[in-house]
Amino acid sequence: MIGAKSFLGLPIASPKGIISDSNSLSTNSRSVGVLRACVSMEGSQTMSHSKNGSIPELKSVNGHTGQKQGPLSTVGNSTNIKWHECPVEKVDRQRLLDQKGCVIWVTGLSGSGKSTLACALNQKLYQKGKLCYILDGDNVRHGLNRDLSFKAEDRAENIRRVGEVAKLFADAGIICIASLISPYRRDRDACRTLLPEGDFVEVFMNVSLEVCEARDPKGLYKLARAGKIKGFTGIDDPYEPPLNCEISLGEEGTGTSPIEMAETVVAYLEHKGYLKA
Ligand SMILES: Nc1ncnc2c1ncn2[C@@H]1O[C@H](COP(=O)(O)OS(=O)(=O)O)[C@@H](OP(=O)(O)O)[C@H]1O
Ligand SMILES: Nc1ncnc2c1ncn2[C@@H]1O[C@H](COP(=O)(O)OP(=O)(O)O)[C@@H](O)[C@H]1O
Repeated sequence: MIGAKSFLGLPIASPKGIISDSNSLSTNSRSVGVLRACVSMEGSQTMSHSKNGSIPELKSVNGHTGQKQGPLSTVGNSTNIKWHECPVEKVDRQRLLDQKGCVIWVTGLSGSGKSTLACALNQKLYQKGKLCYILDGDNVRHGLNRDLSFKAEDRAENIRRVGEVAKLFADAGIICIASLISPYRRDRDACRTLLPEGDFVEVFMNVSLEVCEARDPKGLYKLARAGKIKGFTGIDDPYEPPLNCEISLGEEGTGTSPIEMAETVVAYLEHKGYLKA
């Protein structure tokens, strides 16, 4: 059980102030009661930040009548749907986190160092008190995308889904690091268009096939060369390098250690203002 007072050393805010009961985060009936109380406030009021950004004020929720008005839409196969707005917006979440949500899209061959960079970057940003989440191709294929193979249309669907999830993370105010081979320019560009200008930062792991193949940490290149894996990126499947990415790592004259690479990305984010609200 995690007590409210001990949870990351922070008190937990309730609609009426601070919950100081040490049982309030447990799933016992009392805490469920607290949660129900929050939900049953009829949603007539919500928080808005005061001018100095520190003390939440209450503002009315417009049109909270249970009826969704306005035109209905059709999106793909979803007919008669209507976007529901919430008064707590991205800008409010960003202020809470003191950062700006964005997507760092890391692309490159297998073995080029995508996952290593993603972790090093996550660590660097964590040390600065910034919240990140990594969507790694290998990992996402263990769950959400387990139904997808490596043929071109499945890779495209893999990238599309991860792009949509990354967009949600960015909307949550989080710095989302997506590390996938993402071999097709068109698929990466489609993810870029999901986000506001500047919020999609494409990072190319510019590491040659020779270097990646020499590293071969999982033995996959060896299997591909032996014909035991078909359609392996760089061997008998294409990789299209970016034409206009924000950051290219691994080239001569730039830092080549994972930490130096992560520092390059952090410097970019700092320069572009993503590390403050
Ligand atoms: N045919 C083929 N081609 C490329 N990679 C393969 C293949 N089969 C399995 N793997 C393993 O899958 C990891 C890449 O998954 P991704 O989701 O990033 O690929 S993609 O973006 O859909 O192309 C990749 O991980 P990384 O080495 O981290 O890139 C491999 O471990
Ligand atoms: N900047 C780097 N310099 C040298 N070796 C690296 C670097 N980044 C990663 N590696 C090594 O290369 C291998 C592949 O790295 P990984 O991050 O798994 O690549 P990917 O996710 O692109 O497949 C690992 O053995 C890792 O330790």
